[in-house]
Amino acid sequence: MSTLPQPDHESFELSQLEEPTPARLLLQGITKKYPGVVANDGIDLRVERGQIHAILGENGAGKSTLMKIIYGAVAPDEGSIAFDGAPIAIRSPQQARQLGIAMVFQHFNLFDSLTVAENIWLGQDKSMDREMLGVHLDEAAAVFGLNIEPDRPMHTLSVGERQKVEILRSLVTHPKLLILDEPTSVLTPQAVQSLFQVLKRLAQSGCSILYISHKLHEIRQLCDTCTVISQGQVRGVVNPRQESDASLARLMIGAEPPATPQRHSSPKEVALEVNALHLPKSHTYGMDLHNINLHVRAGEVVGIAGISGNGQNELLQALSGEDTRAAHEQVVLFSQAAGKKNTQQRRAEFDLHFVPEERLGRATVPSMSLAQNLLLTRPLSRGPLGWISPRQLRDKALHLIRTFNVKAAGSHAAARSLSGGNLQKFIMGREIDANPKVLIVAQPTWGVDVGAAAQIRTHLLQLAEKGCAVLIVSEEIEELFELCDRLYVISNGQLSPSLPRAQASIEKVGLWMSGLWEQPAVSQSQTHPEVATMV
Ligand SMILES: Nc1ncnc2c1ncn2[C@@H]1O[C@H](COP(=O)(O)OP(=O)(O)OP(=O)(O)O)[C@@H](O)[C@H]1O
Repeated sequence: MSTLPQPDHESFELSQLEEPTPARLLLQGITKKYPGVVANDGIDLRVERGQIHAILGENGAGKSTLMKIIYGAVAPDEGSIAFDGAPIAIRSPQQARQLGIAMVFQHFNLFDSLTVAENIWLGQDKSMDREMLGVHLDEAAAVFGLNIEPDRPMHTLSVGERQKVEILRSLVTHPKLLILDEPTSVLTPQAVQSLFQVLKRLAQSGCSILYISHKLHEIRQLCDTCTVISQGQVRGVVNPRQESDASLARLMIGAEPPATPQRHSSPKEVALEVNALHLPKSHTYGMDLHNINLHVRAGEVVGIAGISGNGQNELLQALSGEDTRAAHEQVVLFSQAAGKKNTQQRRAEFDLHFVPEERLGRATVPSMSLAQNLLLTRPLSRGPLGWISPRQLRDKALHLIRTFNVKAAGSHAAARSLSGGNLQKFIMGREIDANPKVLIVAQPTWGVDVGAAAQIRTHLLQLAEKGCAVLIVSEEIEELFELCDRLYVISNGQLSPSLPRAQASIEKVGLWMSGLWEQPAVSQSQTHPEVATMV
């Protein structure tokens, strides 16, 4: 017997009869409870044909859960769904796809060992053969302006490129309802604009779009209706173009996000230095690094801007110690050669902490609890026989949950049970709380709501005030501008000269992202050009 609630045919039929054109999607009273949390609490939602409808809400508000219910990946405890006027219980993603519903998930669902084309084919109705898929793929790639080789193995792709594969996978199905759960979190501004053009064209052809994002300017640019959710309940349905950031934030988090504090930078000794680093790519689709020179001083926040896939992964691996192929003196930490030291040694000897861009699988073990996930990077003290105290782990996890406002059932909650933004807050909290001397972060505010993003930025600036050297790799230029004292730009495996924030503009950084920077004049301040400004 089905455990799903049965749709209430009578009330749906009555309400639909009154409508000349039924809604594409109508949800009534959707409720989903997990142990200790009501993720959706009686949600009503109406999406018209050809409408681009935003879903906005704080981290853990219940947005992804609701989308998974529509896609048949999660069964609701209560409530009913009507699609194109017909009441229906969507019991599986396969059934959803047959109805014409496609979904781009926040956490990628891709197989690392398969190619791009194989991954896309796996998600399709098997009546579409590989050849047809190739044609659709080329079509969609051309429309979207994606140039990802279909034969590339997934593990060679950056997160930005993976995001594009997820989007492409949905577009090839020509859906009637397309659900996008934070699709632009790791796309460049240019890729976002191409995506928006595609989405607007799709909507004009009658496809309805449900669009989840924390980026208010994107919602305003793309959507004319926005349902705001908080703590599993609908707080309002508004036209986002008629709302200010402050009024949307008030609906969503009950307050306006704090402004990022002003900081007076007082950089000290060089903490991290990379000298003439050349590294050949480690796999066919990687990027060779050419003559990379960079440095970050204690107390400084330095950013690396660039379109993903231009060598960021390779550079981050060489800096964090995941890749130890560099010569010893090519990576220097506090004046000591460290290129051959691995991640653990760099953490233990130099207090270097690293937040990679993949939250699940690399920054955390999805099946392990939050408390256990602390052990990945935090050397919590052990007893005389080497035992780790579960109480100490639990207390530390609870401390992070409280300090960083992580919405989780407790320290025992598995990492994969957290909403995307809450997991990001936990990971950032784990590394910031370690009080590192060097912190290297990829995409620090990926998927977090406006309030949490402001909180994370404030913590990063406070760390720098305490003397930490902070290096941020991000595709979000605005974020880099807000946080950083200096910027580098990475393009095609090469790093630009250092650019003080005061001399940076969006246009200049955009130009540099294509590799078009002027070569600096050779001078005594060649490796540390800002020294001249400091003295
Ligand atoms: N499989 C699960 N097991 C236990 N709890 C879960 C599970 N999935 C979601 N939750 C909980 O349900 C709540 C809503 O999560 P959901 O992922 O829907 O939030 P969200 O609004 O999408 O957040 P974010 O903006 O961070 O992605 C959270 O408290 C989350 O921890």
